[in-house]
Amino acid sequence: MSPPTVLVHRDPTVLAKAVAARLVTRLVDVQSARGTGSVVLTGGGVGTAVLRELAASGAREAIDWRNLDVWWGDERFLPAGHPERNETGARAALLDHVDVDPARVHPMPASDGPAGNEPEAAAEQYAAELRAAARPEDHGPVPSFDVLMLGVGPDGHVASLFPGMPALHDERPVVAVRGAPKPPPVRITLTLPSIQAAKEVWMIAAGEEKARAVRLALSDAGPVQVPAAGARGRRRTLVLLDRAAASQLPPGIERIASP
Ligand SMILES: O=C(O)[C@H](O)[C@@H](O)[C@H](O)[C@H](O)COP(=O)(O)O
Repeated sequence: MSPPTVLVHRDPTVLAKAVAARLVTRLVDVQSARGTGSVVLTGGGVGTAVLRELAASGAREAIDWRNLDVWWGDERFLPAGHPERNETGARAALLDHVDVDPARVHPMPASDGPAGNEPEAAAEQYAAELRAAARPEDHGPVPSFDVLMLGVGPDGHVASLFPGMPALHDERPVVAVRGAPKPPPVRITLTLPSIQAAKEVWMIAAGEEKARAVRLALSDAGPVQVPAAGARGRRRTLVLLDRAAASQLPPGIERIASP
């Protein structure tokens, strides 16, 4: 697992623009090397702002959208099209505006989908979809995603992995979560082993209320107490922050990217 590199941008707007630009560069690099790429999206304020900035950027044309697999790190278990689903937000912010191949967009199942209103069955269905997409060189039950983005909650959660909850002890690639402290209570999430299968993990956070969680994510806290401390990529872990989210870091840990 790759130790984190911390980059600090001036404010949430510059942060979202910079992450969108970074995503273009990264996907162009992997697609030019391999012809295809994969990205895992996150819900939440900053994650969605990044998608909006990407949709607004002329550089988005550089991405070969039809040769991109789009996955989600977690989902709120609600009916299809529900405004609170992470999928709904991502489609409105970006996916409805670019030429993605619908067969390569992989939303997590909805509560009114074919798996029925059973989040455990829905999690298994998503795990099967990931398994089918994994290639021998991935050496595991999920693809080694090129980029996996994560928001960070004030309690240190990432995806729908909340502190102390059983999902953090689960070795299955995707699990159902019941009783999440952030509404809605029923969710589906990748587990830490699936997150750690990604080549690059980018944690993105903005705002003073995230400062403590970010400090703990970079400490030697255990992932059961601070799930963000377990979010690490195989080759690269980036922690992309605005100044407020970086305000409790020990001096010298971060690189100032946009003073
Ligand atoms: O369901 C969700 O909301 C997300 O998947 C969750 O993990 C989110 O990314 C963080 O809670 C940060 O959210 P904000 O950026 O909105 O604070």
